[in-house]
Formats: sequence, structure tokens, C-alpha cells
Amino acid sequence: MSDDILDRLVARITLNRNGDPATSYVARMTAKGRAKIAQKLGEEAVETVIAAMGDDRGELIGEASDLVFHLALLLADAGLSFDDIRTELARREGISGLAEKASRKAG
Ligand SMILES: N=c1c2ncn([C@@H]3O[C@H](COP(=O)(O)OP(=O)(O)OP(=O)(O)O)[C@@H](O)[C@H]3O)c2ncn1[C@@H]1O[C@H](COP(=O)(O)O)[C@@H](O)[C@H]1O
Repeated sequence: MSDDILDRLVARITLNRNGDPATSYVARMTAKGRAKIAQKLGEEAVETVIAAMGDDRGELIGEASDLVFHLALLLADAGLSFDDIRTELARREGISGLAEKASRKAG
């Protein structure tokens, strides 16, 4: 078993996606479809933003965790995983966001 919680979470999501919606939140959300998962992700993003405006670190950690969990649900529904995100972030490594933006405007 991986010692990375994100890897274990993705493995659990993959297993539960086809489970019983009566006993699994992952299965229930999957059964509702990608639009519902995406909507929930958006709600969690807003809740994270609101938490970030306060000064309760625990609240922000909780909301950010809900956000990442629902992102994992959405990625799984699209046949993607955090490995795909890791690969893309590695590709971007060392490329300044400002330089990248400027190159898009120039092109
Ligand atoms: N990490 C999580 C996780 N984080 C958040 N959630 C659930 O996400 C749901 C949505 O959160 P909300 O804050 O919107 O709460 P809500 O109950 O819908 O309530 P409202 O805000 O709408 O009133 C809640 O039911 C949370 O319990 C999670 N559900 C599951 N996991 C992981 O996924 C695994 C598989 O879960 P099941 O498929 O449910 O067994 C679990 O073992 C965990 O490891």
C-alpha cells in the first residue's frame, strides 16, 4: 500500500465508484454524474475561498481537504488521476508564470 494519502484516496475512489450508492458517498456522487460532481467541486471551492477570508486555520484545512477530495472524484470520473496532474506540474516546473503569460500574449 502506498504511503501517499492521495494515492490511497485515488485507489479507494477507483474501488468505490462502482459500489453501492446507499453505503458509499463516492458511488453516490458517481451515480449522479459528472455535472453534479463538478457542481459540488465548485461549491467546495467557494467554501474554501470563504474559509480563507477568515482566520481559522482548521476551517481552511477542512474546506481545502473537501476541495481536493472532490477534485479527485472529478478526475477519476474523467479517467484521470493525480499522476496526470503531477506530470503536468513537472512539465511546468521552473517556468515562471509571468514569463509564460507574456509568451502567450506575444504569440
Ligand atoms: N476524504 C473523503 C471525504 N471528504 C469529504 N467527504 C464527504 O463529502 C461530503 C460533502 O461534504 P459537504 O461539506 O458538502 O457536506 P454535506 O454533508 O453534503 O452537507 P451540506 O454542506 O450540503 O449541508 C460529505 O458527506 C463528506 O463526508 C468525503 N468522503 C469520503 N472521503 C474518502 O473517500 C473514502 C471512500 O468514501 P465512501 O465512498 O463514502 O466510502 C473514505 O474512506 C475517505 O477516505
